[in-house]
Order: sequence, then C-alpha cells, then structure tokens
Amino acid sequence: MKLTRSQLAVYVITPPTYPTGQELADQVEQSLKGGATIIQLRRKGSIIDPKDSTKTITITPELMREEALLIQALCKQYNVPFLIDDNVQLAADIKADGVHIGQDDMPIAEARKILGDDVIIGLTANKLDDAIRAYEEGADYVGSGAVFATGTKNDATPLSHKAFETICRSIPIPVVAIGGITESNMDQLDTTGLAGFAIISDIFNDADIETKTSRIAQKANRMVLPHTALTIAGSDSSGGAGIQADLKTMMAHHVYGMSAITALTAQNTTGVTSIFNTTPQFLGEQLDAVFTDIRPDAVKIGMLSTKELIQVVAEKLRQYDAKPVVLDPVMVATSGARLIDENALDALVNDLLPLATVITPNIPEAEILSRESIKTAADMEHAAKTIFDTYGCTILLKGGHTINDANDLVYDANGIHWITGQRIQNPNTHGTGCTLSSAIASNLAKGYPLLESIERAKRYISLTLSAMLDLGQGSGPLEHGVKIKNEL
Ligand SMILES: Cc1ncc(COP(=O)(O)OP(=O)(O)O)c(N)n1
Ligand SMILES: Cc1ncsc1CCOP(=O)(O)O
Ligand SMILES: [Mg+2]
Repeated sequence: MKLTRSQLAVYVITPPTYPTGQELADQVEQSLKGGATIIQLRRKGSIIDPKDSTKTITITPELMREEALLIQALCKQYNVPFLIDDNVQLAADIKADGVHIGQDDMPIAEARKILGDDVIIGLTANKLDDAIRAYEEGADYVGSGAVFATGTKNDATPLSHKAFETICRSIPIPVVAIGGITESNMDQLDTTGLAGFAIISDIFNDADIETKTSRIAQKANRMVLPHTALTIAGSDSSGGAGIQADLKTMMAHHVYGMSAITALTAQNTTGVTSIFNTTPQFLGEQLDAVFTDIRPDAVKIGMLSTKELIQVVAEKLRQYDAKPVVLDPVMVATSGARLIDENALDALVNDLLPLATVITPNIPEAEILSRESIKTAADMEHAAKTIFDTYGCTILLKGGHTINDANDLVYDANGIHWITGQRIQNPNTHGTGCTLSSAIASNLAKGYPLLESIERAKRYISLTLSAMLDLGQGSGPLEHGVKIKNEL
C-alpha cells in the first residue's frame, strides 16, 4: 500500500496501558469509528497492569504478534493503513502496511530491504538534516516531535514551533506532528504545513474515544494542507484550453490550482490568431513566487514554445525539486501544425523530459519523440517502449481516432497497460489534452498512484465530454464543472 497524504491526518498510536489484546482492539475500533486515518501499534517491552498499577505485563513476541494481527484485521475492515512501531521484522512477517522507526532504530535502507518498496516507512526526525536525509533515503513520511510537552514518552526531544514548521516546509514528503497534541492545542500547528497529528493520550484517556477522535478528526481534516497543483502553460482567451482549462480542472478535483503563464494566446474555438510569449525571466519569477510560498503537490506543464522558456522551467523544477511532473509535450496542434522549432524540441527532450514523471503525447508527438511512424496499435506499443527506454519517464500515449478510438496506452517500468475508454460522440473537444494532463496532476497531488491517476483522469474526461456542452462556432470546450456534480 502506498501512502496518501490525507491518510496521515488523524494518526492514532496505541497507548501503553491496557491488559489484553481484546481490550486494545475495542479501543482502537472506537478510534477508527471516530475517524482515525492511520493506526500505529506501539509497544515498549511492558505495559502497566490495569488491575494493579504497581505491576507490569511483559510484552512477549507472541502477545505482540497476537495484538498486531487483531488490529491489522480491524484496520483492513476500516480500510485504514496499519503500521507497527520499531518492529520491522514483525511488520514483514504479518505483511503490515508499514513501520515507524526512530533515528536509533534500523536504518531505512535495511528496513526497505526487508519490507520492499510498497510498504510505508515513517521515520522520526527532529532535526532538519535528519528530515532531509529521511526524504533522500526514501522514507514515505516523517514524524517530528514532541511538539508539546508529553508524559507519554520521557525521552522525547522537545521541538519548537519554528523548528517543526521548518521541517514541514523543507521536504517534499509529508510530516506528522507528535507529542502532547490535544484537541485544544492542535490549532497552534495550523499553517505549519503539517500533514497530520499523531496522538496517544488525548484520545485514549478520554472516556468516549469515538467522539473524541471524531472531534479531533474534524479539526485535523480542516487544518492539514489542501492539495495543491501548479500549471505551467499558456493562456487561452476562450477559456477552454491552457491555463484556464487547467485551473478549472484542478478546482473540479478540489485541488488548489496555481499558474505560471508561458504565453498569452488570442484564440477561440475556431483557432489561434496570435501568440505573445512571456519572457523567460518573467516565467522564472512566477515560478519563484509560487515555489517559495505554496509548494505544489504536483506540476503540470503545457505549452512552452521556445528553448529559453523550456530551459528556465527545467532549471526551476530542478532548483525546487518539483515532483511529480506531468508533461504534456505540446508540439503538434490538432490540425497537424508543428508548434515548436528544432531548438525548442532539443531543449524539451534533453532538459525537460528527464524531469517528467509522466508525459502525455498524442500520436504525432509520439512520432516525433520516438522517430517512428505510428499507424497501428502495435506501432503505438513499440513507439511508447522506445520513448520509455530513451527518456525513462512513464508515457501515456493517447490513442486518437484513427488507431484506437478512446483507448490509450500507458508504458511504464512494468511494460504496457491499455486503458480502455468509451468513445463519446461529441465534436467539442477543445482543450481535451490540457484537461487530461491537469486531471492527472490533480489526482497525483491528492496522492493517487500514477496509473490510478491516469484512469481517474480518463473517467473525468468522459464525464466532461458526456455533458455535451456546445459553445462557440468551432470545436467547443468541455464542461469542466461536471466533477463537482459527479464523483468519479
Ligand atoms: C508518527 C510517529 N512519530 C514519531 C514516533 C516516535 O518514534 P521513535 O522515535 O522510534 O520513538 P518510539 O515511538 O519508538 O519510542 C512514532 N512512534 N510515531
Ligand atoms: C511516541 C512519541 N514520540 C514523540 S512524543 C511521543 C508520545 C506521543 O504521545 P502523546 O500523544 O500522549 O503525547
Ligand atoms: Mg522507535
């Protein structure tokens, strides 16, 4: 299971004071009913015997395993990830969704070797250097604290509000706050950029765990950062493509959209009459303004018609380590007209493609990138493989009318996946490519895996086409607002 940012919002960790697996499971289930979004089983050698607080019960490996299996089953029932603190081997043995490890526990690389790529690994990091290393070494999230005084972990390092915020703002993986968090102090962490609240005592000391969790969940879900996406593209004065389509699409996905405009176009549903490129410097300034304030969870790139504009985008994406990146390599218009010159193509291929998570060429664009002619579905598969082998990014090769109707091809490290679509008889398709790529970016921003992001984006396109909006005298725009009315 791969982690999505929103799954960290209400991070419930088991308390050290209950006698049997059954009672623990009851308590955990109440927190799940209240809205816990992730559960961690944390055991420290012994627990206080609730019947006699001067005594302790030793946590044997058998007892730990028994409890883990019980809570794992519950988490499955509620479709919530189940993590184990410290004990990587137990997590591997029972196939838990993940582990949380501390700086003095097992190194991430060793844990990854035991657990594999699909298992969530969280790491405690209270120093910026440690947090950056956690990200570089492949942690899926970081836990930082104690952000407030806590009696639950005596050796917890106190972490100032400023230091916590700096960690949140400096790494692209989510950061969870821990330590002394209560329903009444959690507001103080608002705007730090945190992804979630990890809580033990404020939840489990309450007589009504379910209601307590639900009040905390309400606050947490409001406070954790909304998902954000950035489009780097050209403006379409008619509103159906480019920046305008991208922002509408992001909004329809409940993703906060931002833009860096590469060009102004005078166009409508019948064609483009004029293009006015922004300067590379101004494009760079827009990107600085965005990245130094609201970090996008995903980036979509559209029209970039000069080598200099492409280079500045590549430089800024590298500078800010922006990812994931959906690149719509706008090179050939629907009419067949080539939109970028040889110099720009070189820059696109050499500077930008290596930074892309996924590219979304149409068939003429894939022909240029692969230097192969594409006439059949088999040609599509071959060209996609060539592009993947050459540039290393996932390819979504859009089928087009002549070859495969509404079926698109994804080629990634696992090879070929055909994504079948339903052909919708609607001649109004202006902005479909822009809309598809920004829908993929929106889904990625929300944390969906790439293939699922593509599938969801295709379903969104089908809905926008099915709405049969009919505006303008040419190929009209899509009904971007449908997603608001129809859940995918
Ligand atoms: C979400 C989360 N963050 C931090 C911790 C602390 O882990 P660690 O530093 O390994 O300390 P122990 O929990 O093992 O005492 C955590 N468990 N969860
Ligand atoms: C495990 C851990 N790591 C840092 S503080 C802490 C304890 C959190 O418990 P509480 O929510 O009761 O303060
Ligand atoms: Mg630990």
